[in-house]
Amino acid sequence: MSGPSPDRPLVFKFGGACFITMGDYQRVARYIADRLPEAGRIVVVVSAMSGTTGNLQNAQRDLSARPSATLTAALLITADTVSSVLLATALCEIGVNARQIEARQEGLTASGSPQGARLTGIDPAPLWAALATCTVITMPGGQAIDENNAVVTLGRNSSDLSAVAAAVSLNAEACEIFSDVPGVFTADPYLLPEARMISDLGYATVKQMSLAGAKMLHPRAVDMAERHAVPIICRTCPPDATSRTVISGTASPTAIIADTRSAVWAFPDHRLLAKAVARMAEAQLEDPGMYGLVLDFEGVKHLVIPGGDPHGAAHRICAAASPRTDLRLLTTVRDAGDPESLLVLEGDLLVEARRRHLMHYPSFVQPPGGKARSPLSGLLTRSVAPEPVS
Ligand SMILES: Nc1ncnc2c1ncn2[C@@H]1O[C@H](COP(=O)(O)OP(=O)(O)O)[C@@H](O)[C@H]1O
Ligand SMILES: N[C@@H](CC(=O)OP(=O)(O)O)C(=O)O
Repeated sequence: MSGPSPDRPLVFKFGGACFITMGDYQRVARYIADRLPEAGRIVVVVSAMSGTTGNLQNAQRDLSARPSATLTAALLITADTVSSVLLATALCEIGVNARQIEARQEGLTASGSPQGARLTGIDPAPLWAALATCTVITMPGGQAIDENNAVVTLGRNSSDLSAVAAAVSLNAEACEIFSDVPGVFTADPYLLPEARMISDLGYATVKQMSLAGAKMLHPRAVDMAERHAVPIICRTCPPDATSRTVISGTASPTAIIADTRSAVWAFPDHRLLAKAVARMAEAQLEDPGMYGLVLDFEGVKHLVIPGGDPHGAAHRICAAASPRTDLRLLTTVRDAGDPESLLVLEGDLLVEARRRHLMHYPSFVQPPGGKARSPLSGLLTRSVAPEPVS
């Protein structure tokens, strides 16, 4: 291990999957404290507890089918902010000189839709100023300031983007992203337990995986990391953060992405499809997270939104088409060439994904356990009994 280098702080991001119970904030805090001697300074991007952002969004939709983007952003940012305050609290409690900062102190600027704004600038000065006063900064992920000085979100799951932006801003050696998987696998290990962990992976491949609906990394975060040659290190939530995938360079193993969340509409009328595609392109100017592709299924063209349509924008654009909730996107990201994407019936998705995975990776690997959601994810929307902390 090299000696402390205060000029190159470590940059960590803890995803929502790392925060299931209050004890997890203590575990993460202890891990951060243990790593502090490596650099003397750590910037930690923090996501909302698993499930919280979705719960807030559902609660708001109980009041309004189409809340404004401004109100949605104002609500959703609270979840990551709460989480970053809780982590700073846990750090201070064990004697770390930690400080929580808000979006206005992160140095990130953005424009476009307040619920999915485009990152336009990174100013390192505020982060360095904050680091001059403490050894660990916790900051809510997925937030920036727009031209009206309002706090906006960079879209769902965009904490990864904040983390890479912080790493770029501080000239960090790498951006370490912690979640509920030990690294990136050849398929989502919760869906295909036989998936294999990949130790080295190129930026282009992981970006194709994200664009095909694999949730583990935000595609714009991968883009930015590639442009600035910042390696992303994916590892599992503490305390077992030993194994990892390093994303850098160009290694491109085959991966299978079974997108259980994809949203699909059938467009038998080609003119309606052309209009919808044009409106998608316009919407993308405002919200870069709006991404869709056109695929055939049984001779009919379909518009597909990988990863689903959390804010309902594609539902509005496709209002004149027939939703196909029984179809899902299945993608093979390969060594060379474009990914191969097709639509399959939902009931066949896992069987077909497994068949394709087996063609590339014949042997069986031990499955991980089930995925967890925080019982505290309702903290902001309903009262919960305090949980004893171990
Ligand atoms: N190929 C893959 N390798 C690893 N994880 C994957 C893959 N595809 C999808 N995932 C999913 O990504 C999830 C982690 O991303 P995410 O849910 O955004 O976590 P976090 O909330 O910690 O950011 C895992 O729980 C897993 O289900
Ligand atoms: N509030 C964001 C936070 C985020 O990016 O979450 P995660 O890192 O857990 O995907 C969201 O869920 O949209």
